[in-house]
Amino acid sequence: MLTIEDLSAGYGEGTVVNNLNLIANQGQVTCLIGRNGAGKTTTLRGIMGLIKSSADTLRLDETDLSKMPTYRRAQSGIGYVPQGREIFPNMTVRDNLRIGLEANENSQQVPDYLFTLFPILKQFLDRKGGDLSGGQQQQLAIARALVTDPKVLILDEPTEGIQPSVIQEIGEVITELKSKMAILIVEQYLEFVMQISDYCYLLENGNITLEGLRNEIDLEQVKHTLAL
Ligand SMILES: Nc1ncnc2c1ncn2[C@@H]1O[C@H](COP(=O)(O)OP(=O)(O)OP(=O)(O)O)[C@@H](O)[C@H]1O
Repeated sequence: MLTIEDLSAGYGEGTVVNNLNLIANQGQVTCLIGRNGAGKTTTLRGIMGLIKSSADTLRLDETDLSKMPTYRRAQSGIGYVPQGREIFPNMTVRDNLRIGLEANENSQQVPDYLFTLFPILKQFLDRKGGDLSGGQQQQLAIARALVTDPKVLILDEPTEGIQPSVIQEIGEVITELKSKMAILIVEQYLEFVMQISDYCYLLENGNITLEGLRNEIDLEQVKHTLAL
């Protein structure tokens, strides 16, 4: 379980995200929804320690992450798939996956189950990352984050720029993974959120303004905020 209390994060002198409280439970998909510029990516960068941030509590199960540098947060069990995927275009699929192993010294080998989840990666192991389609790159980025067997998987807009059939596949993978870990997803594609999430938080101008179970949240308010 990822527990966040009073997280603030920003750039330079200013804060973008203010006193954010969020829990991502094992066995659930938790979604942070918000329109462009709401502060979703900033929240995730704060959780990862990639930008200036502070929190009263930032805990993964019993481990306090709040004072750790980014690499230690990853080693402690966070798998992070950044916006834009950030795979290495000139490296093969195999080597991209091996890079993921370096986030955790206890992991020596890419687990086989990843190739059952993403058969296309097995087929393209020797292909360069940059030669994959956007959807295949997203699958590679997710697989790379999973090689270390994280306790929480964090995904930043996994549907961005991806065709509907692959979005569907990614949704199925996420649903399959949630029994093993907590999953936190940042999204603004509401249909996808409503398909896969268990619990939702709505972010507006760096503040959580609404939260609730997927089936109980006020969808009209969410749509209004997303300007849908
Ligand atoms: N590197 C940066 N330096 C300064 N300000 C930034 C930086 N990155 C983002 N911001 C600002 O922080 C605010 C929130 O941006 P953020 O990327 O977190 O939003 P978002 O909800 O993820 O939006 P999007 O869906 O467009 O990715 C915006 O006003 C943005 O201009």
